[in-house]
Amino acid sequence: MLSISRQALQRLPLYLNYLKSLPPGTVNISATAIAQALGQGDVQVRKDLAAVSDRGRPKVGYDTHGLIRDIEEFLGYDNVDTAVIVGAGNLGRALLCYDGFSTYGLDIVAAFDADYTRQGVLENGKQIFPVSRLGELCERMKVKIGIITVPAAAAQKVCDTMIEAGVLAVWNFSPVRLTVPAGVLVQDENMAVSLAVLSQHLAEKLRESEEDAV
Ligand SMILES: NC(=O)c1ccc[n+]([C@@H]2O[C@H](COP(=O)([O-])OP(=O)(O)OC[C@H]3O[C@@H](n4cnc5c(N)ncnc54)[C@H](O)[C@@H]3O)[C@@H](O)[C@H]2O)c1
Repeated sequence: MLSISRQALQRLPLYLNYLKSLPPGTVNISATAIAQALGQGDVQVRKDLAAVSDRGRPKVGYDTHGLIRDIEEFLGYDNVDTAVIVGAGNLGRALLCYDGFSTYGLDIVAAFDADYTRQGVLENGKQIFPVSRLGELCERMKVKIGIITVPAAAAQKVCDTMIEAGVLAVWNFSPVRLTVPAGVLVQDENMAVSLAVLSQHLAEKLRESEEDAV
């Protein structure tokens, strides 16, 4: 297997979604067909798939189910990673209540919050603990992924506590650039970035239609 770039890694879930949406009788699929369906470059898709699967056969393509398995294995969807959330407010609770993460091999085992009125057990059985127990429970449950959904001012301290307790990857929803030691990965999630692209597109289209009207 070849090494894979971050961009290629981000494209793999798109391929996987497409492959899973194919009719059940689709025994084989070519990289070209995937590229066309997703509006991607043929060469790029071919290279991405070759990095994660050696099932490609000339003129036949890939065995569809085998390719799905190889991509899932590469992405780690076949073994479950446990995670915790800190900040059980609007966003934290929404993530905690979302069942779909299990498809991606992510199990959010618990949440933590500083506000005692937010603590307790949700309808789906997930528990929200006092944040004072964050370090102890992360260590005990050997949690390696931490999800941060606290206000900006609290994010760095929460991150430090997670890392002290053994967390190696942080999914950060707060609008803060976190400082972490080498070996810890921070993945920032920012809806503002996507919104900026949407509103830029909208502004352009409106400008064009105004110019056409003149
Ligand atoms: N990434 C995105 O696109 C995106 C979208 C929406 C919100 N956000 C961010 O997510 C965060 C949460 O937003 P929200 O709307 O859910 O806010 P919220 O106020 O509803 O929830 C925040 C929760 O964090 C808790 N909290 C505060 N300090 C804490 C601490 N030190 N330890 C533990 N818990 C603590 C609060 O008690 C509260 O329950 C904010 O930083 C917000 O900017 C990001």
